Amino acid sequence: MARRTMSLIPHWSSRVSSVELNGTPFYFSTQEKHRGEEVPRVFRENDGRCYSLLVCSSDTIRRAKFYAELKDKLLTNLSPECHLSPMCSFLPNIKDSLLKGYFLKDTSESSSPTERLLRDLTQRDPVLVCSYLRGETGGVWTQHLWSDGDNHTMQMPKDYYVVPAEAPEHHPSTLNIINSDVFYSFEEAYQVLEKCGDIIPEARAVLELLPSREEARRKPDFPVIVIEGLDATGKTTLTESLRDALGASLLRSPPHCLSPMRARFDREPPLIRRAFYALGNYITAVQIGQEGMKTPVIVDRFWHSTAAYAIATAVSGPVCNLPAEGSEVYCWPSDVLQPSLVVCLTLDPEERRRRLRDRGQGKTEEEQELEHNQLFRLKVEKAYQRISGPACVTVDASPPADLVLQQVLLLIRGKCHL
Ligand SMILES: Nc1ncnc2c1ncn2[C@@H]1O[C@H](COP(=O)(O)OP(=O)(O)O)[C@@H](O)[C@H]1O
Ligand SMILES: Nc1ccn([C@@H]2O[C@H](COP(=O)(O)OP(=O)(O)O)[C@@H](O)[C@H]2O)c(=O)n1
Repeated sequence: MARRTMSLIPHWSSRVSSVELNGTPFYFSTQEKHRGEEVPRVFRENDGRCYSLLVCSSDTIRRAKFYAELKDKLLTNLSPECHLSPMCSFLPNIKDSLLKGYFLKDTSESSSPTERLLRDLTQRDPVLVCSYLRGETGGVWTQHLWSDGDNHTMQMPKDYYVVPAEAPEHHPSTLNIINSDVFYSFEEAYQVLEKCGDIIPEARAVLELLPSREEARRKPDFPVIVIEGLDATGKTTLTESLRDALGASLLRSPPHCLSPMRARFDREPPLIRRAFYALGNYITAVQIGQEGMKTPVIVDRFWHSTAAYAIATAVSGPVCNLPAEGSEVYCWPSDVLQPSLVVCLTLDPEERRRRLRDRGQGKTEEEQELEHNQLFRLKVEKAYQRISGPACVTVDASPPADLVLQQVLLLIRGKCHL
């Protein structure tokens, strides 16, 4: 921990922090001299003590696992007078510089229990703690970075004042998407599961099922048509009808052989969970390569789903926080087979809710969240539309099933000459 802390310090004063209060981010940074700037919003009207906790470790698995546990750990052990807000720290426009954590306001009588807990964390866990102190006059706040030793504050080379900062051009949650949420090569996703082998036995089982890279890239003779869309938009209904109408093979991602491991990975933090789904696409790609030598292939979800859900989860806040159209995060990986056509089914939210209700099946937690969280749904749909190479063709799935089928058959005939 100490080495990681020290390696951050050279850039420490260039970092910007963001604290989310009721879903709105407030930014502050630090500087050596105070030039009469106003007090950053998160410190205003504040009688309590403030702390920040940032999870940082060069071990990405440890970092992801610890961050996933941190909130529960804090809520269980802190007094009810402590208020937690999500926060992050980043170097503006510097990829992979995002550190995630929590901002803590403590209005309890004594600082001792909170500080004891934070001190324990700095000694045992990959976490960087700062406390914030209000100056005598009340108008100026300073930041104190804790070391991982006993009760040592002030490891900073100098005193730093906290001052308000501008909102960055790109939302900070977009900085770490590549290879933390979305994987663009077999190797990157493979390495994540390989590192998890000791703590997640299912990861080893997945690795044993994986093909070689070359196998996953084999281009089939027949067309490959992927059907995408949110849950209950009619993918299963349509893909089964297409299979029958075209005499095609029907495949899905994640493939059936990964079904026994899926629930376990759905409980893991994004890094591990997304690597699992990414690798599922490579297994499906091999199956496509084999089946596509004999018949056309229909695929129920593929890389669009893996990337769109991952991006929508990683990016907090409104749709405008998503990386802009044309961003490299939407680029199809060069080592995943490119389908001949990708169709994305869309449905108005009310009709989709009705279909979900009628179906009455168990849903993944994420799909339940989609139902409740309109913003998340919009972000998934927008991300679907921005993915390029191949892009998806949007089809309105609200007409009766046979009409949707006819429309998609027309698209297939036009694009794939079937
Ligand atoms: N075009 C359609 N019109 C009306 N209901 C539909 C249509 N397509 C599918 N459904 C119904 O909506 C529900 C969800 O469809 P399903 O194919 O399982 O979606 P998905 O595979 O995308 O989750 C099912 O009960 C299905 O019978
Ligand atoms: N190729 C895929 C398929 C699913 N997924 C994930 O799996 C979830 C949806 O899968 P699902 O099996 O519930 O979808 P349906 O088959 O019910 O439409 C999404 O929330 C994605 O996070 C993925 O990442 N990549």
